[in-house]
Amino acid sequence: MAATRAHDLTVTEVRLTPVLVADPPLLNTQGVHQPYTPRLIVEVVTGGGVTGVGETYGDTAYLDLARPLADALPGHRVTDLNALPALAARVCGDSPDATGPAAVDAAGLRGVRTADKLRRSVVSAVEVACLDAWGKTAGLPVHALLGGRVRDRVDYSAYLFYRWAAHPQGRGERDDWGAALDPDGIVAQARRLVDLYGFGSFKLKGGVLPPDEEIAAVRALAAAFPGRPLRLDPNGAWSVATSLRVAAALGDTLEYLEDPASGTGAMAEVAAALRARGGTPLPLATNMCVTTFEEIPEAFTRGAVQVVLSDHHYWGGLRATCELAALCATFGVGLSMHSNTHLGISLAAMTHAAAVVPRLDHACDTHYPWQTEDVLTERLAFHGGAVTVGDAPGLGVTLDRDRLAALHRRWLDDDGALRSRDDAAAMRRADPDWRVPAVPRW
Ligand SMILES: O=C([O-])C(=O)C[C@H](O)[C@@H](O)C(=O)[O-]
Ligand SMILES: [Mg+2]
Repeated sequence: MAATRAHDLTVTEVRLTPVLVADPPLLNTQGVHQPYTPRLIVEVVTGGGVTGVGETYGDTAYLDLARPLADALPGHRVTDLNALPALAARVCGDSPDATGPAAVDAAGLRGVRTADKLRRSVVSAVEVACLDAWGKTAGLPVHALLGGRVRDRVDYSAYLFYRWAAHPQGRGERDDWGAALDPDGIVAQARRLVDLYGFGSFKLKGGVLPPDEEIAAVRALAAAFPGRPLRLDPNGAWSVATSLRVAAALGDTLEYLEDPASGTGAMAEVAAALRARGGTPLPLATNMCVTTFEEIPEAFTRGAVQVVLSDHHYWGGLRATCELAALCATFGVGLSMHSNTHLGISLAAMTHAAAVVPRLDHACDTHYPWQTEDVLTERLAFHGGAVTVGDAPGLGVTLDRDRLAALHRRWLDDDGALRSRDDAAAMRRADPDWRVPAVPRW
């Protein structure tokens, strides 16, 4: 009887804990990161007394969708994963923030913002928490529940940002990274990330400075780290003509160019012009114009992208990421992984997903080195730029309740200004006239 109860996989309780996490003043084309960014921690408790954890975007719109799903989940089993999307569609309703299929996320550079996509981001955290609880109950790692790992370590790349030394008006936490606003600053940042974590490849977040300055930074990286894979991502800030000019300048230096122009149409134009140049065209990657299954047919049939940067939050979870991987393989499109500001629960989830997809063509992105705070008892470690795929039950992470409570307290104490990420508002602290630049910016 006791053994049966211990294996009871019925959900008895779901806890949602929004937190605010310290974030450095990292620059992107829309502005600068806020001093604290919202994340949502989801805990699913089973009848067997096991708790599984998940993490997703924590902006108010996501939280509003997560609450009804959390209320509806008790009574379901953590193994009922195929039923989650339909349950979410039934109970969550549409977020007031998702204003239709054409609405674009103004804050997080996350591509189109539809009600379905926001729901998927919430479902992803619930799915991960269910898998964690199921794995802990069964004594199996999450990757085993997904069919088993095909690699023992997952490579991540160093995510380089133009940045200020401190947030405007002395807000937030201070770190000792200093400013990085030119090629020397970017190379110094890269060296420190390599020394600390052993990364073997680099991604520079672009769209911040005029393209020639970003070309110079990539060339400086190529000179400082010969032969290492490099990428540049201006988040759609360039025109087709500018994208082609940068591609000509850096064609033999980059492993791929990420979202040079905004939208599938412009990306398809860039890709077609690159093909017309002959030789091996520079691949285009995206985490902006292909972020939902609905966007795949047009982008793939037009050859607009050659690499999709999956993000299990957008796509609806770890199993949906495997479905995306199968579609990419079918169309000969490469796969890697996008990251936004996240904590260790998401890094663990990303690592389990990356461990099971048959083909993973490039080192994955991660913001994790920029996050000095976490809700885990032990941070995940990079060795040689990779996270080891562990065999501990579930995700293999342990929640630190004191840390969780402290970061939740910060969220409670906030007046609402930081509860939805707004990089343009953060930029206005330094430049009161700042508006999100119209696209194309250059
Ligand atoms: O690859 C990307 O496009 C991103 O990671 C989007 C993020 O929002 C990044 O630009 C950031 O956090 O500034
Ligand atoms: Mg990107």
